[in-house]
Amino acid sequence: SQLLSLLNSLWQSLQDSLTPYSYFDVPEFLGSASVEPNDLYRHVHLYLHQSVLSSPSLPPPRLTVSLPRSNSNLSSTSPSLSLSPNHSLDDTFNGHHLVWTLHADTLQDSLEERRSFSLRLPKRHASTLLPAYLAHVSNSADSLERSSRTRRLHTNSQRGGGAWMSVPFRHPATFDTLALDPSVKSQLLADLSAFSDGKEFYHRTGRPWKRGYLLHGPPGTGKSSLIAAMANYLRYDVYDLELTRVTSNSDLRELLIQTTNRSVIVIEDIDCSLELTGDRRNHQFGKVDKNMNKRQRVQSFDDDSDFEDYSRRDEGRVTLSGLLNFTDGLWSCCGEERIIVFTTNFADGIDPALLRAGRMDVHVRLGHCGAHAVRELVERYVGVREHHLLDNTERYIQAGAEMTPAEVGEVLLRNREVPETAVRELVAELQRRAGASGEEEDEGWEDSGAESSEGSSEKKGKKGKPGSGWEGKVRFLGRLRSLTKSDSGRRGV
Ligand SMILES: Nc1ncnc2c1ncn2[C@@H]1O[C@H](COP(=O)(O)OP(=O)(O)OP(=O)(O)O)[C@@H](O)[C@H]1O
Ligand SMILES: [Mg+2]
Repeated sequence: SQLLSLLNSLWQSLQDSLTPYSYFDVPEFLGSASVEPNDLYRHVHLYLHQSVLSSPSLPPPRLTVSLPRSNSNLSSTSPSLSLSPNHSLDDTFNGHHLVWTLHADTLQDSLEERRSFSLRLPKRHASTLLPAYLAHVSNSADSLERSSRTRRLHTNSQRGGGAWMSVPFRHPATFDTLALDPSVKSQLLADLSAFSDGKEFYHRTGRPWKRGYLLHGPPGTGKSSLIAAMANYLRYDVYDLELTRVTSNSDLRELLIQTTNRSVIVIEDIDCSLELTGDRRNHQFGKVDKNMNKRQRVQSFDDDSDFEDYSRRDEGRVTLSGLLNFTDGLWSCCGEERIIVFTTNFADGIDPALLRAGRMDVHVRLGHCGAHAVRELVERYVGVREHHLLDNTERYIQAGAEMTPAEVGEVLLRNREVPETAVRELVAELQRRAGASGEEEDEGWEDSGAESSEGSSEKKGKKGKPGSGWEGKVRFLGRLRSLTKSDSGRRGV
């Protein structure tokens, strides 16, 4: 047997020196105990799975067909194809012919099976070809993994606890279903793509790989839908953080640390969720700065009881500085590829500290429907592209008719069986609101004056109206609330 093994190894060396190929093994497990999974093996497995499916040439004569467990992390429930043991699959890269073979060896005296892929490359080009080809394999596998993973919607569950609970995220909103101003849509898409492809940029510039969005606008203008569309576009998980359920800054930190990479962290209605007493007070008196040490803080209050009162209030609650520490401070770099989205109905009710550049990088105002959005919604809901009545929408909108996309959608939805009625009813409603707004011109409602994403930009600077029905009331009450909050702090509320 010694002679046989000697001859065998000589034969191997002879073969190795004569063959024009190099071979590279990719075992399934690493280490002497073979327990540590090899990520490259998983990448090759996924890459070959994709290649088998997309290959225009004939597949290898034998393939393995399997159905992932229903509770697995992959969203697909269709059978998957993979290479069978001791069979090969051809690939080409940069004009070179490469061959993958799957080996399965059963260990002696055991039922255990060791699997590995081997890659055959032309020997002369191996040193240059291998790194580029493996990077290509890993990137393809990575994007396949991203696109086939079931995404989840997480929310913080118990009051005071630092735990998330989650359900599969299957929101149907996409950028195709949202009626947005085309330029806003294209800017948003470009921004999101640049962000998700920006790994190298963020590392080079030493910035944490995160981006902050502030979405503001009246109720029903599509803020939540836009978040869902963003998450669907990037294929990120969503963490919907209910701040009112978080009792302290440390709970907040604990929750945020648990969020995974490639996720959108959402804090809706930020102006209603955050109690800013401590910080408001600081702004109001100009005495306490978050960079002051405790001694300076004590000195800045008139007496000790004042300071104790201030500290106690901060202890058991989430504060603005706690939130800023996470969006901006040292903690912001735990994890990568995260988008933080704040929504509010009133951008001017938010503390300027939250809005400064670097915290909220992009501000998007979602306004009432412009003529373009109305047409888009009509076409999507009832399939009417052109109608002579629709030519009047622009005129009514300019005369002050305000309808949110949610309201337009509601009118169209209840008449969707009869498109003609849907269009008539919608245009009549716009006409009614244009007329009503003319009568109410003197009421003194000041719009926030922010630039509009759709249609209402032409009304910038002119007096707005409280709108009609519930929407106007909600806006008006909200406006009152934000005024009371910012002018006199909580004491005034
Ligand atoms: N731009 C839009 N295009 C298409 N549909 C829209 C648009 N905006 C809103 N909608 C529809 O209106 C409904 C309400 O929208 P959404 O919940 O996103 O509004 P919101 O701005 O988050 O409101 P709120 O401030 O009350 O949370 C959804 O059913 C959505 O489908
Ligand atoms: Mg919403």
